[in-house]
Amino acid sequence: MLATVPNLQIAAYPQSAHQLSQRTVRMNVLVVDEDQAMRSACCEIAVRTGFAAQAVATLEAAREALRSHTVDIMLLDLKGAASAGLELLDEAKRLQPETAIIIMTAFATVTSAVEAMRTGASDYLTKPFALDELAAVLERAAERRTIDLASRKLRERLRSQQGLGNIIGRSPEMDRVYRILSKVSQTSHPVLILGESGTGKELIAKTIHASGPYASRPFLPVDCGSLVPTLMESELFGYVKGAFTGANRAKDGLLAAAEDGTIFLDEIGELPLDLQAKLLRALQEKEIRPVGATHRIPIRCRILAATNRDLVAMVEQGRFRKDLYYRLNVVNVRLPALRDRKEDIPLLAAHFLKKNGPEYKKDFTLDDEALRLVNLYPWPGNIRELENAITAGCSTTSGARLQVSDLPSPLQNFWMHARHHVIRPASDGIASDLPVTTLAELEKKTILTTIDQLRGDKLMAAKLLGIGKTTLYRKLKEYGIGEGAAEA
Ligand SMILES: Nc1ncnc2c1ncn2[C@@H]1O[C@H](COP(=O)(O)OP(=O)(O)OP(=O)(O)O)[C@@H](O)[C@H]1O
Repeated sequence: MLATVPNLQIAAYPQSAHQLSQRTVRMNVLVVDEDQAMRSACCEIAVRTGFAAQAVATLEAAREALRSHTVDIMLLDLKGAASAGLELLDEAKRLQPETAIIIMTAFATVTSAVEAMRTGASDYLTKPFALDELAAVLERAAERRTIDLASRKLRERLRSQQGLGNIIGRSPEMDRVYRILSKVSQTSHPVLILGESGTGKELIAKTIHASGPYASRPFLPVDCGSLVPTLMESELFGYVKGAFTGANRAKDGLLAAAEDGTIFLDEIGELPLDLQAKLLRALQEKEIRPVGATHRIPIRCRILAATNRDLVAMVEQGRFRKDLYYRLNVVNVRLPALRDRKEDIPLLAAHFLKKNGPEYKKDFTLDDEALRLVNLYPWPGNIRELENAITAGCSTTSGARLQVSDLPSPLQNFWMHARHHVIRPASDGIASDLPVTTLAELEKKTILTTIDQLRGDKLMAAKLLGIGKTTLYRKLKEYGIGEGAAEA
């Protein structure tokens, strides 16, 4: 029979060495209960489960404790004055918003517990409870808190440095990606990363792996589109000696080699249907059968997959297995196209300019026109295209200030087109740094070119342009061109 609190048979409760070793930093538990026996029982269980514990008898003392040191988990008895207890809960949320609060309550006050959960308690225990129930609730709270702390740290790093590692971007679209990343990094669920080519799917996969608890284990990318199906099968599942001609010795597949690491299945939409079935079985059963083998071997790895294809459409067309889609799509991250987060372009351009600096021993920049061009270009190849364009520019330019003429020809062609075809009135509120030809500029150019072509004959020019002589002179004056200077 399980011992219950306050029946103090706690010596029977086994210490969880595994749980202790998982938590590197000792968390502080604060027990708030009027009942002396209950306080010491809870403290002892907490200590045996690997926490540091402190107990107080009054709400005031609890307040003091919350003000003076970090409380990771608070076990709060709601028995006496439930409303005062709820006030403390409120205050704890203000003083230490991250504290996990577990409510202890007798049956009679279950409604208060429900109320407490509504105001932010994370769990509750109904008295009398079993000792291992208390330990399990504490463990759960500790796990949640560890995840919350890690997610917050990651989010802060992402925010403060314009990215994590090499992920650059501070647009709202990337903020959304970061929020998902900070959550999924701490779990081992499969994640499906969606986005156009060059949007950074592999970079995101590496980041999920590197921010997770198994960062020191291998990250193994597999390009599902680049190998013929038979090679892909032996790459993923391995083979035994003699499985096929040339198999002179057995080889482990990547799924077995990952050992707690991450397999990144890039271009998963390209995986043939028979391999999809085999992969699904491997994920469901957590074991694989190498090619030519009769035995199965267990696998322990996290699966991340990416595609630029529309998997839902592929499922509808029968080209992608629905069950595998659901297995991989436990969480998905959709990466925005670069044209949909234009505010990140200057940051990314600066990042790539800096990245190229050491090789050429130069402090690269873009001149104004080149900067306008990179801001306006639609980047169909996304970040990879931007990176390549800047890298190419750095290798071409003679100085350190890249000009439009240093950039690849699609960009130059786009620029020529933009300059000559985009025309806007000057006063439409569009930022003046857009490479548009304003109507005023176009008009000036037309007037001056016409006068020039007529060798300075303004009367003829006015006739040809369909404007009066006075208007022509007024315009010339506006351009700062006086009598006789129209030839300029
Ligand atoms: N947010 C970012 N910040 C900085 N560099 C990035 C970012 N996203 C992508 N890159 C860089 O752009 C290049 C392309 O990224 P990546 O290979 O991850 O894209 P992808 O979506 O996997 O492409 P594909 O679908 O073609 O495989 C890489 O060099 C990567 O480092």
